[in-house]
Amino acid sequence: MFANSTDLMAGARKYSDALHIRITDSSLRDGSHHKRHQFTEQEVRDIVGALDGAGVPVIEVTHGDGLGGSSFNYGFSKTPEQQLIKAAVETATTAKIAFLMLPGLGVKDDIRAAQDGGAQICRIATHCTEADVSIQHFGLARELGLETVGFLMMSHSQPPEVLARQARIMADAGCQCVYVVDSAGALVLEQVSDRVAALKDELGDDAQIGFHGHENLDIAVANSIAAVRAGAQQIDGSVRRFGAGAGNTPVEAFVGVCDKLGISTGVDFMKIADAAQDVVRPVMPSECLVDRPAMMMGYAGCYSSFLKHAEGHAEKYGVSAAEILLEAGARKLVGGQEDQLIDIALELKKKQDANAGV
Ligand SMILES: CC[C@H](O)CC(=O)C(=O)O
Ligand SMILES: [Mn+2]
Repeated sequence: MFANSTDLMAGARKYSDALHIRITDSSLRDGSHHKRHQFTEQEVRDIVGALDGAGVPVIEVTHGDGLGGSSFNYGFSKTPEQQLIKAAVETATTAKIAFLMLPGLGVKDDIRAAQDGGAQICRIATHCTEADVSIQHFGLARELGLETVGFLMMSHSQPPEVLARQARIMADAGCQCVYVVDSAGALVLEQVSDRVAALKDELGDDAQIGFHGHENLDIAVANSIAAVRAGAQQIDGSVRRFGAGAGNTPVEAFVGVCDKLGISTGVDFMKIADAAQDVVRPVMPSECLVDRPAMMMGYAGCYSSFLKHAEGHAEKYGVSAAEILLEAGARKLVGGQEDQLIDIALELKKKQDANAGV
């Protein structure tokens, strides 16, 4: 059994009068989906410099699908992710650099390489019913002296008590903070706080709780506040929402809301607002929008990174991307099953042709 999360609370004590939470910016990892994994080293340096200057304490840098994600299936990175991690580490003055890995896509040597490159926080993501595949990776990360975070992806698809049992598996394996991950942007207010509260009841002081939101139903900031009020100590966001699909909780707006509610983040609102406008936006290929397909994805509870695939198949087969996503949500598809979107598109086309008498 590993030490509890007391060491992670050290940073919180200096803000003892106020509720303090730690923000992790994911724009250089979740935003990689939106950028089709085409970050350059200079873009990483620019964004890390701006976020670090604004006081963002943790910055995640990896291929959108985590270490080892650069592939034919998930999209090749323009720049090797280990090179981007090193560039981020060299640029940051106070921020810690985190990386994500999905067991099976990445392997243990990828974790070792990221640690050699100077990353300090290892985030392991599994589908929210498969926490046991993360056990050996948390063990290795702790042996290497890395701080650990666990991601229970697609948390909307399971009730609080199931998530809590999965969180226990991660915590016992050495995970110091388990995240409720709203991959599809499908959770709404109490659905977030109920899940966070269940994890808190289960884990007590054994691990912190985090929340990772997506903006599909336009309430990621409110959901993140609900998470904090239910006891989450770590919150993810992406400056300018730069993330998969509709994007993530916008860090700059979240910091502003926290300031108004007396929740301390250590991030300077004016500086992060400038970073969002002047540094991050120019790197984004387009704004992350709550458009019809993105909203459908949240409504249907469908995986965030499916959006670009669904749009591509919709265009190719002349069917509706929104309908592809609704069907994918109904089938409860998970990350890794992107190929099934093609089947759905073909079935929709068949129906469409039959209706038109083709
Ligand atoms: C494929 C990994 C995924 O993008 C992790 C994540 O950010 C999420 O599930 O929301
Ligand atoms: Mn995400």
